[in-house]
Amino acid sequence: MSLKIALTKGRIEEPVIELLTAAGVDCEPLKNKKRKLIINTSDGEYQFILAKGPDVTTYLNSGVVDIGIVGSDILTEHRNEQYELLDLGIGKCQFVLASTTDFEINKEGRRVIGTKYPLITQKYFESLGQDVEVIKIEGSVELAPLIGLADAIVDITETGTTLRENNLFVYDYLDKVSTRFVANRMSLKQKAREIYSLVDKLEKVIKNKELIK
Ligand SMILES: Nc1ncnc2c1ncn2[C@@H]1O[C@H](COP(=O)(O)OP(=O)(O)OP(=O)(O)O)[C@@H](O)[C@H]1O
Ligand SMILES: O=P(O)(O)OC[C@H]1O[C@H](OP(=O)(O)OP(=O)(O)O)[C@H](O)[C@@H]1O
Repeated sequence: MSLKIALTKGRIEEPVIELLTAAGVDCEPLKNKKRKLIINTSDGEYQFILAKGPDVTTYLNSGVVDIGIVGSDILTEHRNEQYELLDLGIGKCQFVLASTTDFEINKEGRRVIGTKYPLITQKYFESLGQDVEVIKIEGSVELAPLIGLADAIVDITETGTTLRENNLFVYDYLDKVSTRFVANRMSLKQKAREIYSLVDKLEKVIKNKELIK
């Protein structure tokens, strides 16, 4: 029985493939996939499904895949009832509250916050005891305070380049983010041997990487 793995498309794809290759998974078909979305390894051990992060959680929760490889940002924002087995230590970034120089974090009045992550943003401001209006934005979130749509943004940053180049400043640091290896609850019972065998191999690779650092 092959393991079905939903892998988040985009920036974490390459480092995940590197990690899986180091763990002994035959990733050649994945590297040569072109526009294919379902890729089987030649040994028949794994089937990879390439999807957007939020859809990875949908597939996991519905049980159509055994494993999801997805950012903790997505797991926090979307419903996730499955088992997080590993932190892969890649796709590292952090949530921040950012805005232009004139933003005041504790000002009176209801502020407008732009974000791709409305739930995380709402919870953050609730924890501060502040009532804000949250506007969902799909991308280039940094635009929101610059063009007058929002007073500030909650977004992820890695190098800080996007914030810097758009003259935005960090007003607070929220949760750190990294890529997680998550298993569907049923699969963990039905395919325990296959899943834990892959987890063991990945764990060794991650530990070695940390030792080399
Ligand atoms: N700047 C970043 N640095 C490191 N990891 C990031 C960064 N931005 C996002 N990530 C992580 O990578 C995952 C995938 O992000 P990616 O930008 O590839 O997809 P996306 O958010 O769907 O954007 P797009 O619509 O541009 O494809 C995110 O869920 C997050 O965990
Ligand atoms: O700190 P940095 O290294 O500059 O990275 C931060 C940027 O990366 C992400 O955007 P992404 O590239 O996914 O584009 P998008 O906002 O259009 O989705 C994030 O939303 C920031 O805009």
